[in-house]
Amino acid sequence: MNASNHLFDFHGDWLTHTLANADSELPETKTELPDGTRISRKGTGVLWLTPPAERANPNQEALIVSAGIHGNETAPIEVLNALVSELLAGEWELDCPLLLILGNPPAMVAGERFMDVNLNRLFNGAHRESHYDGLPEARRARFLEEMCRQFAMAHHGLALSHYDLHTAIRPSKRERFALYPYSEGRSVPPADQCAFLLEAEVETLLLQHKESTVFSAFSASFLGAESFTIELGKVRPFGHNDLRRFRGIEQALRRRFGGLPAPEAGPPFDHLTVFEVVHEILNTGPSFQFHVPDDVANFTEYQPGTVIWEDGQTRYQVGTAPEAIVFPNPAVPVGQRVGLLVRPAAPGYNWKS
Ligand SMILES: O=C(O)CCC(=O)N[C@@H](CCC(=O)O)C(=O)O
Ligand SMILES: [Zn+2]
Repeated sequence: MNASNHLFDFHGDWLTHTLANADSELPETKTELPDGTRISRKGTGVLWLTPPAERANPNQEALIVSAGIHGNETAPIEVLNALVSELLAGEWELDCPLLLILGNPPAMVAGERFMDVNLNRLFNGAHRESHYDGLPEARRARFLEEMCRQFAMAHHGLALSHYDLHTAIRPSKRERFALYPYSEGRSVPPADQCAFLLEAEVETLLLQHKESTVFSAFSASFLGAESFTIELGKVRPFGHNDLRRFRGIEQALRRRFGGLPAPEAGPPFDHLTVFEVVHEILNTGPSFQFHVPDDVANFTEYQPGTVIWEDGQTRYQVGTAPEAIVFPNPAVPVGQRVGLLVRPAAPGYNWKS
C-alpha cells in the first residue's frame, strides 16, 4: 500500500480525504515514505511530518503552516494540498519537522467562512468561554492548540515559525499582506522572516497593536513562534482560483520545506512596506453605525476628519494624517472586529533586502 492510500483511505489526496471526513473524529494513522519521512495523520486535516534524523535541517527550524481556518478561503488550501501530493509522490524531500493544518473542514465543505462561530476568534483560550460550550468550532480550536503545543514541545530547541494562510473577503489595493501579531517586547519581525515574506511575493506587512485571539497570535504568544497571518488574494470557491497568483507562496514553502537556500531577492519583491494599526473598530451594539461602504477595497485611504463609525456615545474620525481601512465587515457579532484602521509605519520600519 502506498503512503497516500494508507493516510487517505483510498480517497485520493489529502484535501479529498479531509472533505470526505469533515464531520468525523478520525483516529491517528501513521505511515512512512520510502525515504524515511514519517507522517502521522493526527485527525481530519492535520498532518505531522518528521524527516529522517540524518537530514541537515540547516535552519534548525520547525514549521507550522495552516490554511482553511476560514472554510471559504480555498486557494491556500489548494496550495498546501498540492505540496502534500508532491511530497507523497517523492518529488522533493522534507528537511524539517512540519505540522500542516486544514483548519475548518465542515466550513470548507459548506463553502462558508465558518459554521457557528468564527474559528479565528477562538484561540489563545477564547474557546473556553462558556457561550462557546459544545460548539464544534470551539472543539476544533482546542484540538488545534493542543496539536501545536505538542508539536512545539516535541521540537523544543528548534526555531518555530507559523504561517496561517488566508484570502480576503474584499479586493485589496495591496494584493498580498501579512499581519504580525502583537507580542510584548517585539516590534518588527527578524530579517529572515521579512525575506521569506518577500520570497512569497508578500510585500506589505501590518504590525498589530494589541493581543488578540487569532491563531497566529496564539502561536506567537503561547508558543513563542514567529507567526504571521498571511492574506494572499481574494476568497473564491474551490476550483475557481487562479493558482498562478499563488506561485510565490507555493515556491517559497516548497523551498523552505526542503531546507534549500533562499533565492536572491529581486524587484519588485525586494522591499517590505510596513503599516501599523491605529485603531480597531469593534461592533459596539445596536446603535453602531459604520460609514465605510460594504464593498470598499482593503487599504482604501480616508482623509483627516472623515467620520468612520459612530454610536450614541462615540464618534471616530480620522486623525491628523490619512488612515486606511483593512477588513471592513460590519456583519460581525457585537464585540467583534468590524475593521482595522492603519497608517504607514515610520519609514525606518520598512525593510529592504
Ligand atoms: O477579508 C476579511 O475581512 C477577513 C480576512 C481574514 O480572515 N483575516 C483574518 C485576519 C487575522 C489577523 O488579524 O491576524 C481574520 O479576520 O481572521
Ligand atoms: Zn481568513
